[in-house]
Amino acid sequence: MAVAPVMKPAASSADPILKVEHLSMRFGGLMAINDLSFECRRGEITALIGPNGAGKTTVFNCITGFYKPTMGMMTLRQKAGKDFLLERLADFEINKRAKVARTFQNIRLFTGLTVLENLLVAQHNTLMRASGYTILGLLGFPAYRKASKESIELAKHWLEKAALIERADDPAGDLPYGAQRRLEIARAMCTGPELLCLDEPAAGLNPRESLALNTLLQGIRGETGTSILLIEHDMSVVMEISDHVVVLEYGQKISDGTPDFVKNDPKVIAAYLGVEDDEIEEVIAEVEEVAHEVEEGGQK
Ligand SMILES: Nc1ncnc2c1ncn2[C@@H]1O[C@H](COP(=O)(O)OP(=O)(O)OP(=O)(O)O)[C@@H](O)[C@H]1O
Repeated sequence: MAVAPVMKPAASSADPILKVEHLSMRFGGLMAINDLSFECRRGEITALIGPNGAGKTTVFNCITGFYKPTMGMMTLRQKAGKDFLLERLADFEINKRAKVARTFQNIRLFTGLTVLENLLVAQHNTLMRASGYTILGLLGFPAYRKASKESIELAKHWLEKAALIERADDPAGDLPYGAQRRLEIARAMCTGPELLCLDEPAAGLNPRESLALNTLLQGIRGETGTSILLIEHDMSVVMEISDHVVVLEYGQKISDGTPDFVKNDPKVIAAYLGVEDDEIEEVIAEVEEVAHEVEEGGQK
């Protein structure tokens, strides 16, 4: 007997870490995002999906401060209860004060530095604060020595989680592609984010690398409680690791719910097949007919 998918209500989170409300972004005559509202729940993995040009990267760029939205509010509530209105902060403040970290579609590592050095550079701010911003601080302050030791421990912790500890002393540029992606995520985790935004983390990965990525992300969710928001085209990754999926088309939300819910939502199927709204019923009927024929053929 088929088991009905468990559907969670999409927008009734008791503890959202991020609330996006009525977000719009206009580029000249193009409305890239149009009155978009959704939430990311604390400690969960939320995926933002949609066909090419749907506006996913633009939403990311608004959340992380690369773009100032034309309209709308984005409220990040930290664990301790402090709220940050992201649209009012500069990108470095979103990172430093609101504790939102991000990775990019194209990898941005310091390729000439070692894997370990990349993780230590990410903790530069913490180390500088501990030094009191003086040379004497660097040389003598116990606070700096303690922070320096802690930074190395944290870097080692994330190298282990990302399955990179064996490569700690190799130049980051020498790592295979999938390992560089995990290093970027480990580097972001060294900054202690409350929300980690990942732009297509599985792009270009082979199945083995994709599995290692899933393990890392599920470990982050399970062990640190860091909330994750990701854009992803690879549906196997989205369906396997997401708790919650938001689907965009032409800058608007067309579906919002559990992976099982959105996977079976006629509007999502139609968007990915590229059909008009009034053809949805027809397409669903055709899809069901084909599925039925395949099932009957298998039983013969
Ligand atoms: N800086 C910009 N200036 C003008 N138009 C832009 C800019 N950035 C994005 N756009 C346009 O906004 C729309 C949404 O683009 P966006 O990159 O956000 O979509 P996407 O869903 O991330 O697409 P993809 O999956 O292909 O990466 C597109 O029509 C794009 O051309």
